[in-house]
Amino acid sequence: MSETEWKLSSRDLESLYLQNEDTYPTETYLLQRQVERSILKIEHDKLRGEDRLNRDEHREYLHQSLQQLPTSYQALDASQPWLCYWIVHALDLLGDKPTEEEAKGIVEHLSSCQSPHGGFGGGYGQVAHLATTYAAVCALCIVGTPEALQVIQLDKLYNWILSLKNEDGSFRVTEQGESDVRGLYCALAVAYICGLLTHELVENCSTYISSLQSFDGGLGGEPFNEGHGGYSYCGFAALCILNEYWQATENQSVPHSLDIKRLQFWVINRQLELEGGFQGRVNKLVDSCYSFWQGGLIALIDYWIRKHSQSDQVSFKFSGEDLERYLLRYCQCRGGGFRDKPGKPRDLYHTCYALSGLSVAHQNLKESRSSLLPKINYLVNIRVERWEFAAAYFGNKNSLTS
Ligand SMILES: CC(C)=CCC/C(C)=C/CC/C(C)=C/COP(=O)(O)OP(=O)(O)O
Ligand SMILES: [Zn+2]
Repeated sequence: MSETEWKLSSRDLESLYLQNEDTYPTETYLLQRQVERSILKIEHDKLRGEDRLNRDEHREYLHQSLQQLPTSYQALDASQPWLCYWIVHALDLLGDKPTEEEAKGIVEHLSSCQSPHGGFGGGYGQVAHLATTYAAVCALCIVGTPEALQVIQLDKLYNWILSLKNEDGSFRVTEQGESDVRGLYCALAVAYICGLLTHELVENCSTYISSLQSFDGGLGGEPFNEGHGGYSYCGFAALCILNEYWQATENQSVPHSLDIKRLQFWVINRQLELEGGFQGRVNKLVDSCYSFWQGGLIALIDYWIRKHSQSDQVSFKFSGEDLERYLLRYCQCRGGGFRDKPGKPRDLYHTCYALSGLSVAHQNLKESRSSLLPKINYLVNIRVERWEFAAAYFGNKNSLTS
């Protein structure tokens, strides 16, 4: 029996319901039991290989995906720049890159996603969106050639981003779209990479970010929402970008009212002991993508605290070993790619963020690892070298790389 067939039967589910008659078991509770059984099964049947990164298999999976995507990706048609970014960033972390022909195809395709009014959309003339713009700009920086970087029309990009800004410091993701911290983060991350940060663009942003802190200590997507890893990463990374801008222009830290110690307490408690990976929010399931959203957030908080206390001590407050185990033992798929959790199929999003999380874990591990991955600029999730090249190309002086 394969590990994915180790599902709870309807009889198992029924008995779980009966055992929990007084406290009706939620779907999340049942799914968690399912994951625990999968993990026991992997351990019991020694279904796992060594906890080693199977670089070649991942590379093959990624190159294959560049050539021909499985039909299951049709639903992501509006996210083509994301697909490009997930693939090229994952390859970059593995020390590989697209072939010349693949790179040419990516640059041409992303160029066709650029709106004549600035920003990038999903492809085929779809309206520009801040998230696909972030993905396209990052992917072009990772390809890293001057031909790739010159695709970005900076003046139009700046005016378009500014046109999406709301008075309270948040950003709409499209002209008619919703406003949440993803919009704000993508706007600032793109402006940070391209050297387009201005006073007008950053005004009120830190007040909006501060308004996102939930009673649990994490940041929600909008004011009064529960804390969530994806949004907490976006909010704090954006605050760090603002801080870079303030340091460079005002020679002081960005004013804000976030309780960073409470955010740190919240995020370090999102790593669960049994699996070793991170959950996105309280009482939800561990998922490999939070290895980056939560792991990267911990790294950024650590740098913030170090910087503000003038200490050189790096001490990411999570277990890099446990995280590495979750990713390599339970989420790494045979034939390449990573999955969200045992029992799920591999996909490109989780492959990108599992590898990004593994890079964060490796920065936290003292002893050397055979699978050591290169370091990321945690503010934008591209390799430090790619950031430096782009920053130099765009003449951006506000650089933070470590
Ligand atoms: C740069 C950028 C655009 C970043 C996006 C950040 C990000 C991952 C946000 C999370 C979105 C969200 C509501 C997930 C909850 O899904 P769920 O309820 O299925 O998952 P959960 O149970 O793990 O909370
Ligand atoms: Zn996920």
